[in-house]
Amino acid sequence: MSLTARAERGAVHLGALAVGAAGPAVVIGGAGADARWISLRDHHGRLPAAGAVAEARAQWAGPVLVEPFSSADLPELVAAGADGVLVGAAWMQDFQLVRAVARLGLPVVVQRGPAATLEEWLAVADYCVAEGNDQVVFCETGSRVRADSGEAAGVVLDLALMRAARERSGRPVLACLGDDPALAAAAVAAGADGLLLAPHAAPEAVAAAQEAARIVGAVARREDPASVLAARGAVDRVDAALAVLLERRVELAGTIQRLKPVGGFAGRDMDRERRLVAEMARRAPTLGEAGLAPIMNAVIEAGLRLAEERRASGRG
Ligand SMILES: O=C(O)C(=O)C[C@]1(C(=O)O)C=C[C@@H](O)C=C1
Repeated sequence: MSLTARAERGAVHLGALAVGAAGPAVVIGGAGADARWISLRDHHGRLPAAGAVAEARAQWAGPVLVEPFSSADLPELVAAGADGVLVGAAWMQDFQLVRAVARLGLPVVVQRGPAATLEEWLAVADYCVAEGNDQVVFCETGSRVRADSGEAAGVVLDLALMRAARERSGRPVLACLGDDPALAAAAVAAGADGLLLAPHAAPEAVAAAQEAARIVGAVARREDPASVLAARGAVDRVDAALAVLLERRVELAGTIQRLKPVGGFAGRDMDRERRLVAEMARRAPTLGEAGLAPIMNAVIEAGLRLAEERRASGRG
């Protein structure tokens, strides 16, 4: 199976933010994210929906998602200018709520209940479609697991299930990471179209999730941009991944120079360089050996120059 999953239904738009299809992986969470969200459930219904959205709007012009506490919150959401509604994991099988949410006409993000099967999860989208709303995103929130003793041992994100939801439905999928971005790279590699962090995730957590999405997404997601701006964004993500790899490569090449009997330009091995270019051409057939040779020559020479400078200054 290809690393780049196929999206059939296209992106779902949260305001101006496209989630899924051939776009980049997005991050939804706290300050610094591509979109923000408010959980009225966290406030047990004591936070009025309109006021909460207005407060978010006052600080942030981008997309705002809202998780209602109950259907009583729904009428206010459209008027208050929410860009999407999140059906929380605990509410996933409240079909009256799901249908009422779908009728708002806003995009619906459906979290998987901790015990819900793939079929049950996918069925929620059918309820939305039956109400005339096809703008559905699935969000994997994890399954509750128990230790051998039977005690609750925590929640485990099921990335295989998330991937299956994407492939079966053709709809965008998110991975819910809470406060901890540690699984951001794994989720994007598994096909997540976006990462949902806690509404008040620390800016460092948001930045770490965005960096992981950018670097892993550059390799795992094939983007299909339709404008110069979007294509430049995609190029920037690929360049970010290239920069990480170039930095790592230059360090490794420097290690080789220190370990070789004769390092630096004096110990250059043109046969090894030709072989590595030929090997790279298998993965970069469009460039081919002829296109890669000058690029790799520049990369290798930059590494050798750096190694010689470091040696001369006693730093390597
Ligand atoms: O493999 C080596 O012998 C190296 O010194 C590393 C390296 C490289 O950067 O890949 C650099 C110079 C050689 O001509 C060949 C390859």
